[in-house]
Order: sequence, then structure tokens, then C-alpha cells
Amino acid sequence: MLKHFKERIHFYSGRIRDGRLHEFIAQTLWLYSYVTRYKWQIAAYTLIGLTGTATSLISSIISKDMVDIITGHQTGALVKTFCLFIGFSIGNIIVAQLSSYISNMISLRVDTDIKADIFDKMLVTDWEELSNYHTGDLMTRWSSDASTISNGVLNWVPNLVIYTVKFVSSFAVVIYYDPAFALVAMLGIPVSIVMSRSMLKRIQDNNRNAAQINARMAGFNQETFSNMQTIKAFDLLKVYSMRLRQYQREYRDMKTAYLRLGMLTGIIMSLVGIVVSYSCYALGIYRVWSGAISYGTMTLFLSLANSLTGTLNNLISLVPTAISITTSAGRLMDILSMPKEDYSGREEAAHFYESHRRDGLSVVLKDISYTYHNGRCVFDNACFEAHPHRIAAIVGPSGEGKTSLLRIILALLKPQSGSMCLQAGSDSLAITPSVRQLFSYVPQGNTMFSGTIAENMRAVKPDATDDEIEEALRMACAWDFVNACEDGIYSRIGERGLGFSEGQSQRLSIARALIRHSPILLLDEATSALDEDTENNILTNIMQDSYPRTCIVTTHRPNVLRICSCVYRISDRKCIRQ
Ligand SMILES: Nc1ncnc2c1ncn2[C@@H]1O[C@H](COP(=O)(O)OP(=O)(O)OP(=O)(O)O)[C@@H](O)[C@H]1O
Repeated sequence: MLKHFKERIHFYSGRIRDGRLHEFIAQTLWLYSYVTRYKWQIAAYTLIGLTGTATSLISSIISKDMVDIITGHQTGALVKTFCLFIGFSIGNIIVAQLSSYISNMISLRVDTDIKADIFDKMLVTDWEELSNYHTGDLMTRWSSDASTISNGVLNWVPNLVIYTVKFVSSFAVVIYYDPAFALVAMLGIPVSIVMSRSMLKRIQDNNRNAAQINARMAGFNQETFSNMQTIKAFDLLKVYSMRLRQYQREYRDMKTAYLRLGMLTGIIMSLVGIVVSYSCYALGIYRVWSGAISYGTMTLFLSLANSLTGTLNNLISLVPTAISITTSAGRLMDILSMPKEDYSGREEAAHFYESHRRDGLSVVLKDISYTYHNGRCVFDNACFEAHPHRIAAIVGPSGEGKTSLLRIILALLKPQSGSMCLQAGSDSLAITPSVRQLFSYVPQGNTMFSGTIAENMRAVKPDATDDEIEEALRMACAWDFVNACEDGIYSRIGERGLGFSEGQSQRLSIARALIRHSPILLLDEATSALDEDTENNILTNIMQDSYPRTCIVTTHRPNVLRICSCVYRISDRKCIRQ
């Protein structure tokens, strides 16, 4: 006994040392915050479950009385008891259906609420940290892990209460009528406990493996469907088809091993259940034969014996459920515990802009140094400036840091040292995520959303009129081809600009950036697919616009440089003004 106790202590202290118990506690505490948030829903859920338990228990007792009246063991009004029995049976059905409806409604609300909450938290997570995860992995965590959590938060505590009450009340009724019977009904408990203990570790491993394989599969599917053109162009159909099968095989193998174990456990548990049922039958028949109990009591025992074994198994199954919920909580906590962006200065930024709307804002970076998490240092004490009514160009060889500089200006990347601010006269405001509302950004690649052209424009300026949209499209040299479309600005754009050429999509992206009327416009090789004349016209339009806009472009094209007021070359981790 003492040896066993010492082993247990050693086991748990080992877990504390390797951090698993600590992790489990942290995950449980995290989940607890959701439990307290939905305490009323959880209470309603529990109450519904308890009502079901009470009605089914009362039905069993009434059915006992009815059998006893019929067999002459008990005197009483048969018709009244029969009516009660029918009434409770119907009540049982109604309570079951109603509780299923209400619990589904609550579950739906809590599920959408928790998902929206987690979604919002993911949106404000530090961009660089978040970009370490594949989007497929993020989507799996958000959809399936968040579902596991919402289900768990809503069901686990009520189920614990309901099953415990059900077990204890059934047990109390059995003990009241015949304590010996209660002992026999409990025969299966030791086996259930031993079986579930052996399953726990495997369930934990299975949960972890399944989550990893699902994430990989989601990533693979997402990349396959969004890169169909490349896959076909390289004639990779067979390769991708085989790759999918490989992932499926891994998933199947893992699932099969788990199912086999489940089947074995199921067989053993069922055999134990049969032994317990037959023992209960045998004891019941013997007690009726010896006159110790009535037929009615025997029917009551038999129905309660099944309910006791079932409820106990349900109670035991709450342990693996808890493991799967905490595993999901851990996977979401990985994301949610990452640093968050600080948006507390939004109002100050809006006010700063309002005060200097007429003259525009300059961008000033002083002695900034930035190294990516993987150790790649892109800037070391670099300086950069851009001013209203001017276009500042950033040039340099591929991979030198042009896009990284725009990400720094956008506060997507946070320099390890140096300062960066927006300046207007002698006023300045530090660049933080709160300031991002003052930027418009056209990144590399096609970034149009599926929907109409007007919807894309109104995504960044919801109150934009048709005339404003036309004006922005004209400025981006996109009006001619949009006007030529049958539905004009209400023409549909497919996923990632499908239906329009690369150059047309670039012009639509620029129009979308212009319509927002942000004081700072960032264009990352946004005119690379255009012919020189169109590129020239767009940049000249931006320069000649009366709106005081500070424009920063990255480019490899000499044509752009001729229009720009100043040029910075990125070289050797510095920005050198030319
Ligand atoms: N998310 C990232 N994590 C780690 N390193 C990165 C990341 N993004 C870019 N880098 C590295 O930073 C360097 C600068 O990349 P960046 O995209 O800024 O170059 P660029 O000058 O815009 O190139 P291009 O002209 O080809 O677009 C590259 O060497 C790249 O490997």
C-alpha cells in the first residue's frame, strides 16, 4: 500500500516536473473562464437533464407499482396507476424532446459565441507569430478545437452533475428495496475502471495525432484547391492524388488502431454487462421465488441495474472527454497566448489625423533594426522618410527587405530598436497597430475578394457612392475596362481576381486603396504587371491628386523612379537615400 502511494507521488511529481500537470491546470483554468461566462446556460442545461432523470426514475417506480397491483402484491387503484404510468411516459417523451430542442438552441448559441470570441482574439494576435502557423492548421484549431471546447464547456459540468445524481438516486432506490441487489448491480465497476484506465493514455495520444493529421490535411486541401492552376500546369495531378491518399492512409491507420482498441474494450464491457444483467436476473428470480421481493420490485431492479451500469460508464467516459477538451484548449491556448497587438491608441490616432488632415502626414523611421524570428537580420540602424504629395520609392535586389520595410511601417513587424512615427509639423505620433487605420496597402499578388467590384470598394469604405467608386477607378486607370463590362461596377470578380487579368486586378486593388482616402498609401510592386504608360498614368494621377497623400512604393522598374520624388535603395541592411 505504502509502496503504491510512493509510486503515485513519484508519478505526479514527475508530471509536475515535466510541466504536464501544470499545463493541465492552466488549460482547466482557461476553460473555467468560459464556464463562468456561460454559467446560466450551463445551469439551464443541468436543470433540463435533472428533470429527465427525475421523470424516468418516477416512471420506473410507477411501473413497479403497476406490476405489483396486476400480480396482486399490492392493493391500489390500477386505473389511476396506469394513467399515471402513461402520463409519466408521455411526460418523459415530451421532456426528452423539449430538452433536446432547448439544449441544441443553447449549444448553438454558445458554440457561435465561443468561436466568434476566439476568432476575434486570433485577429489581434501578433502577425509574425501567427504567420509561423499554416493557415490550414489555424483553421482546424479555430473550427474543430473551438467546437470541442464549446461542446465541452456546455456539456461536461452538467453531465457530471446529471450522471452523478442519476447514479446516486438509482443506487439509493435499489438500496432502499434490497441492499444485496445493489451489490450485484455494482459487479461491473472494477472492470469498467480498469478498462478506462488503459484507454486513457491511448485516447490522449489519439487526440494529439488526430489533431496533427487533420491540420496537415486541411493545409494540404487548402493549398491544392487554391493552386489548381499550378498543379495542372505542372501535370502534378497524380502526385497530388497520391499525396492525398498518403495522408488518408496515415489517418486511417491511426483511426483503425484506435477503433480496434475501442472494439476490444466494447466487447469486454458488454460481456461484463451481460454477466451483471444475468446475475441481476438470477438474483431477482431467486428473490421473487423466495418471496423476498415482488414482481414489480424485480422489474424496477432490472431497469435500474441497466441504468446504473450505463450511468457509471457515462461517468467514466467523462474522463477521456475532459482529456480531449483540455487537449483542444491547449491547442487554442498556443495561439491565444501569443502576444496581442495593442489597439488602445485608435482614438488618439484618429484625432491626430483630424488635426492634420489638411497638410497630410509624414512617415519617419529612425535607426530601426529588425531581425525575423528565424534570425534573418533585414535592417540594422536604418532610416527612412516619406512626405505628403510625394512618392518615395524603395528599390533594391530581391530578398533585400523592401516588403519587410512596408511591414514595419504598417506595424505588422515590430523593430527591436529605433523609433518610427507619423509627423505633421512639430507634432508626432508613434506608429503602432492603432495607426494602421491611416494606411492603405496594396500588397504583392492578387488580393481582390470574391464579389462585385463595388463590394470590393465598399469593403474598405462602406458608404462609398457609385460616383466615388468611378472616380477611384478612373484614377487607377481601371474605369475603361470596368465600364466596358456589361454590369459595370456591379460586375463579379471570382476568387483571387478570377475573370480579370493580373494587370486589371492590380488596378482594381489600387482603386480600392485610393477610395479609402488614407493619408498614407503603400504600394508593394503594385504596378508590376502594367505596361509603362498605364503605370505612368496611375502614378501621375496619384501625384496630381489634391488630397495630401504620402505614397511609398517598392519597385524594380526604372520607369517608376522617374516619377518619384525620392528613392531609397536597400542595401546591406540600410536604407540609402539616392
Ligand atoms: N516571415 C518571414 N520570416 C522570416 N524571414 C523572412 C520572412 N519574410 C521575409 N523574410 C526574409 O527577409 C528577407 C527580406 O524579404 P522581403 O520580402 O522583405 O524582400 P524583398 O526585398 O521585398 O524581396 P522581393 O523584391 O523579392 O519582393 C528575405 O531574405 C526573406 O528570406
